[in-house]
Amino acid sequence: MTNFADDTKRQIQKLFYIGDAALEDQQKLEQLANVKASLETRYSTGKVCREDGECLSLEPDLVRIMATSRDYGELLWAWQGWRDAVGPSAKEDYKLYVELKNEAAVANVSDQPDCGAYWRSWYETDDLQDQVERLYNELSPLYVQLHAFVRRKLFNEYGPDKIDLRGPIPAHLLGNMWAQSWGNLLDLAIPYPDVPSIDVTPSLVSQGYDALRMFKTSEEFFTSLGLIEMPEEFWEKSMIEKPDDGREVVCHASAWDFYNGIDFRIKQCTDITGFYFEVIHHEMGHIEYYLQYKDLPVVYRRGANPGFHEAVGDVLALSVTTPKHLHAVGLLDELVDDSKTDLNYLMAKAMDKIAFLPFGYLMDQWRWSVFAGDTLPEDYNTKWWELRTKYQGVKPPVPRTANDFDPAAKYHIPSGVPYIRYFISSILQYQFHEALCRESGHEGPLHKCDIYRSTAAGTKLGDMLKLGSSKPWPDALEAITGSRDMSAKPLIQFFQPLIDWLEEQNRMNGDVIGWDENAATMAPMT
Ligand SMILES: CC(=O)N[C@@H](CC(=O)O)C(=O)NC[C@H](CC1(C(=O)N[C@@H](Cc2ccc(O)cc2)C(=O)O)CCCC1)C(=O)O
Ligand SMILES: [Zn+2]
Repeated sequence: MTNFADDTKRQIQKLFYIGDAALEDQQKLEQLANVKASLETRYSTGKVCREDGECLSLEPDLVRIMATSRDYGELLWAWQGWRDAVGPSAKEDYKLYVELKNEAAVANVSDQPDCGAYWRSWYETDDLQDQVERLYNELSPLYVQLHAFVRRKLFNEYGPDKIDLRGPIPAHLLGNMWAQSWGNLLDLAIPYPDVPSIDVTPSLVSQGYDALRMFKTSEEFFTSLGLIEMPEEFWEKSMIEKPDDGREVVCHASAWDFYNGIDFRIKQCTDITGFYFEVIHHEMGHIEYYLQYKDLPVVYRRGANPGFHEAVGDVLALSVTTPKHLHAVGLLDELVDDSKTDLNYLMAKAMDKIAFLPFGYLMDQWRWSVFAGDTLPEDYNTKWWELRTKYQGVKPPVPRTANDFDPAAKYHIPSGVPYIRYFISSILQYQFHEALCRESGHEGPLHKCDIYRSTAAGTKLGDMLKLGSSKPWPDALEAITGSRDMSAKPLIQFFQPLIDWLEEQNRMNGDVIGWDENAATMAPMT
């Protein structure tokens, strides 16, 4: 237990971080508030209109097209339309936002040189960029195997004049507006299509699940571990479905801590799909963290670091989405326990979790370089596509002009929500999963573990959550895993059977692994 003086010093240091409020100049504070509001409003009201005058929103309309269409032209229309609608007009706002956020960072007592440095300071280490780069380098061999395999499948689907088997993939073909998760292409990539699929959506619909029952099912997993149940106010005050009274709401899911020990809420527009079943676990993970640390001094009511907060719900979802668990709760009618089912399951997880890694990594690489002044406004878009091609192996399907501002097409950029936390969560959630599976007495491969009803695992997780940010995050990590360092090993171990299979498939197809980076710049960047 840290001594009283250290703890007081830690509390006071955290008290002094006052963020944007450090901007003494009242006029600048108002300017920042206005430019943030303008950026968020543009994104949340953005629409793309057809010739016949019908206008589509991002959610659910454009997201649904990106998820379900296999028409190259239609996907391009949605992809380009969204960027035209929310990109160019955001650029001036974003320039001002960067200047003011940097001034606020410098004004803070810790006089960080820029906003990116202030955001990194939450991880209490001076080598965060080195740590995440090391982790990315360990994981990119997995990503390039999946990328080559999916590129081959898209080649089969769209043909040689659309897909270059040695180059980056056109960014609008991955089943997602940002190519950040490829789960909607699972039917193209599934190793054994004849084996029953593990997509829970049909079962949720056929069994008449509504949003509330999905939430209650998720809560039951948390309480089966001995974790804290959702309070009465949570059920009264949360918004779990898009209102049908025409009220305009921000549908991007979110969890809220009102810092009063009794009011905790989720706001989301739930669809009855497997994707939203996982989102519910993700958001409820935030609420569980709030509940576990609600009696700490308010300055400690945060994640050990922001990546911890993002990992809680996802760790539980790793158990929930196993074929074994889905069968146990009646969401998978037959459980065929063989290597084909295993590979199908691992491919489904990889199309979400491995596909995400480069995107989770590059978002703040771009933003940190912008805040640091290494990327000037005239280079915003060029730098964005350099990173997108270098890390994700995707390219713009149509030439980008200096007028474009594609980063503004991703929620977290106009709303100023940091993103490296999701890359860090992608690593931590497998370290936690491995440790909790061991605690639950699981034996056998990591990807077959389900910690359901293990109060031993739940106690270990809960005890870590209770720490909030009262201790440096290596202490919290050690409390669960016994190690003080982030490690990519558990993630690699989880997916090993699939990596071996992908390497074999890519070899048999004679495919090039990786992409010729300058292939992307051949699209004139006028
Ligand atoms: C008051 C406040 O801001 N509260 C915070 C929580 C807190 O800080 O206490 C909060 O609610 N943030 C919203 C954000 C929403 C989501 C998101 O933005 N996800 C990322 C990355 C990702 C992608 C796939 C995935 O499986 C997991 C993550 C994306 O969609 O790109 C949307 C769907 C899932 C999570 C969230 O919950 O993290
Ligand atoms: Zn989250």
